[in-house]
Amino acid sequence: MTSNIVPLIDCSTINGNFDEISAIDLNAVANEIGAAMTGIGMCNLINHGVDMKKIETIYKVSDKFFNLPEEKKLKYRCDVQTKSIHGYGCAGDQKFTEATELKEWWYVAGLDADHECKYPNEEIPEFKLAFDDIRSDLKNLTKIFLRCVEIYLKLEEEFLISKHQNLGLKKHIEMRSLYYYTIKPEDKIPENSIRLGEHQDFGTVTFVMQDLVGGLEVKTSDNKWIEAVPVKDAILVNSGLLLEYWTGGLFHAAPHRVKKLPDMRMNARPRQSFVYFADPDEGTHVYPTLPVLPQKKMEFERFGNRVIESTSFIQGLIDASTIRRY
Ligand SMILES: O=C(O)CCC(=O)C(=O)O
Ligand SMILES: [Fe+2]
Repeated sequence: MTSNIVPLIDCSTINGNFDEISAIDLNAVANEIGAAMTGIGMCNLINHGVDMKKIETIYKVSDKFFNLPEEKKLKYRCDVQTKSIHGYGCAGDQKFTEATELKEWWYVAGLDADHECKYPNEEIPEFKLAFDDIRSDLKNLTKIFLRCVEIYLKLEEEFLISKHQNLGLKKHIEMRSLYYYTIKPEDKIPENSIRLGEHQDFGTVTFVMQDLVGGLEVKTSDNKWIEAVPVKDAILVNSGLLLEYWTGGLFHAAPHRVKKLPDMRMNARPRQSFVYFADPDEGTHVYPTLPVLPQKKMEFERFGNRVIESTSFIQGLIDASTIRRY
């Protein structure tokens, strides 16, 4: 078995309803989470309380969607020009680097009134429900995680949680289902292509659920790419750039990517992942609440060491990775 560089953290003592978890149990896990996130910048949570059968259902409905004929999928293509990224995206719609990204996805973003019409209800009646069903589990885990960050960094209780009251109720992304489709040996794929280009996540925290196919890699502080080996039923946690800035650089936003698997036979089955993004409420002002780490000072200069408004910051990063096709 390949060893996994991403620390594994057992959450069985803290996996219930957030309001009923004991402070002692939270303290113990907060130390483990803090150590992992201030180190490599990722951890794998197991026994986290999120119902993985619901994730299986998301994979199933997604698989049905991504196997629809192209013209059907294109009916739901996201319309970046209206600043809503909700819906279907195909290869070329998003680029984090110069390489073409061989992936498709469905973003759930900006929960607003006209959303009902933006799901493939006609083709897959159970599609929207599958995403709606997972929301409360992931919101509960978000609160647990944020509380652990508050404890680890000795921040005032609710400092972060109070700024995440409206998870998902905003213009930007809430979650996405990714589909890394089959590549056959005879398929002509651009020389300069990857599954998902190197990037850091944008907001507070990301939860990644991946199937067992593999390919996700994390960049270490000495610029080496190491595989984040899939762990059955685990949730991989990533700090976003906002959390990194908020914590003076302590919670490291680890660069990551999904590579093409080295052997073509390994690309003969699709890879699926499901990602949940927790971001601050619109209008949240983010600034370093702890002394900025010396090695982050230069990097943070791009923010001018000033207060950032969370939603416009995230929207800017979304635009930068998706706007190029227009
Ligand atoms: O597909 C994956 O495993 C990673 C996805 C990811 O990094 C993202 O959507 O931001
Ligand atoms: Fe990511």
